[in-house]
Amino acid sequence: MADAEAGATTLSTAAPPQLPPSFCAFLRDNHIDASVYSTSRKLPRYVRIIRYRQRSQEFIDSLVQQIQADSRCKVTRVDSVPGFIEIADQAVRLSQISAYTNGDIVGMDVSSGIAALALSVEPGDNVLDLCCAPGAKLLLLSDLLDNHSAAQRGTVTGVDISPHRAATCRSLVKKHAGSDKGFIRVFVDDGTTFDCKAPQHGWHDPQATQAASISSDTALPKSKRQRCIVPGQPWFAPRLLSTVYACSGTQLYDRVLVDAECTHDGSLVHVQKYEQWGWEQLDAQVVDGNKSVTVPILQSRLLENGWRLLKPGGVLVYSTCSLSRFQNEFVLGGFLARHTEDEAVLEPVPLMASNSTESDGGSIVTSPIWTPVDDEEWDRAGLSQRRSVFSRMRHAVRLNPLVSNTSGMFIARIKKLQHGARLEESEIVPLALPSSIQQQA
Ligand SMILES: C[S@@+](CC[C@H](N)C(=O)[O-])C[C@H]1O[C@@H](n2cnc3c(N)ncnc32)[C@H](O)[C@@H]1O
Repeated sequence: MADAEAGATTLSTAAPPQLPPSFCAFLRDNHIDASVYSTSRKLPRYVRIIRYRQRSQEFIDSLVQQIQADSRCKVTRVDSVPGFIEIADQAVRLSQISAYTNGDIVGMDVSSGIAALALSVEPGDNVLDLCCAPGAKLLLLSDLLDNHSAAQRGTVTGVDISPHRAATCRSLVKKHAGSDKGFIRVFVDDGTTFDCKAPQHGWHDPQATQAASISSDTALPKSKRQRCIVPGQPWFAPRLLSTVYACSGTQLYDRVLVDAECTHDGSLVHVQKYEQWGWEQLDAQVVDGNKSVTVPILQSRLLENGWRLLKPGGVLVYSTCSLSRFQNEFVLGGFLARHTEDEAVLEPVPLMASNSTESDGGSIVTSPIWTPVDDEEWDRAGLSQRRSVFSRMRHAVRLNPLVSNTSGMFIARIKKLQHGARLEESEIVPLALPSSIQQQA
């Protein structure tokens, strides 16, 4: 692993005064432009139309008018990202909008929408969402399959390690997914080791049903048994049942989303909330526990396991809502260093046209990935031998709030050409970690 020094020369350290010193130090270590936090209050609020593809133009036009009337500010559709609406004033509460209370829209930043839509899910796909909770992207992915007959629909499998967050995801699915939710399942499990394959013949395949009835017959406590498969309902597999379901699928997934656990520093509105919640809680999320090191390692393992569960010819999207190069380019770089061009190739992120750096009037403006600016920086970062890996990354995009007018996000779309060799856990590491923090580790 290289010893990457932050190339502080190009970095703005003009953090808004309210940010605590520990967080500013994290920003410096992670090479994040602190001035981004001065934009947080200017960002709009975005919402997504539930089951957008099934809605008529008339319905959508009247929805926009209704949201405008309820929010009393400018409301527009996001032309380049289907199903998304921009509400100019971020302070608008969703609870004051009838379309939200009626269940026609959900709150979702357009950057998250771009990440989920980057999978290009098609009817019939078996989709895996390896860090699924609280479920905004899983719900969107489910919507993409929902207007097809059960035989053609495909399936969505969500996994999250946090039981209470997975339960929130399940509630979201129950509330908003269409009438037949039986093609969606949510596991409480560790995404770095999760091993349940997709069902062979759609959701109600005999093997899967048999596995479910086995789990009903076991001597599990009643509370656990009640959570077994109910036709037409989302599956919910607490950790105890995951091993039972493990035998229920036989094939690899067509699409895998690794919206990895991260330090959420790119979610500016979220960071801003700590002003009320207390900055010490932000430390717990971002700084404590040596997260600058542990999180990129976790992300590398999630990415690797998602890749293992993807079929050749399939597509994986790796995304984070962090702006740290250690959680983005260096995790992706470590992955590309382990997988040759014969196995893994990055593709352009859909909806982002030519990774535009200037708005053409309706599209979201993206920023290029981080790369060393000159020979000196390549050397200082210890990455001179890795130039080819960085050149393979050029289709990945950053959404930098300073120019995208969205929350911060990193998105890479990777096509799997073939399986590679099996890897030891010790090999699954990012390209580099913050050197100062490495010394403390
Ligand atoms: C960025 S959030 C995912 C957001 C989600 N994709 C959405 O759109 O609502 C990351 C999630 O990863 C989960 N997580 C953390 N470590 C994990 C692990 N080892 N396996 C699976 N999930 C994990 C966290 O509980 C958290 O819910």
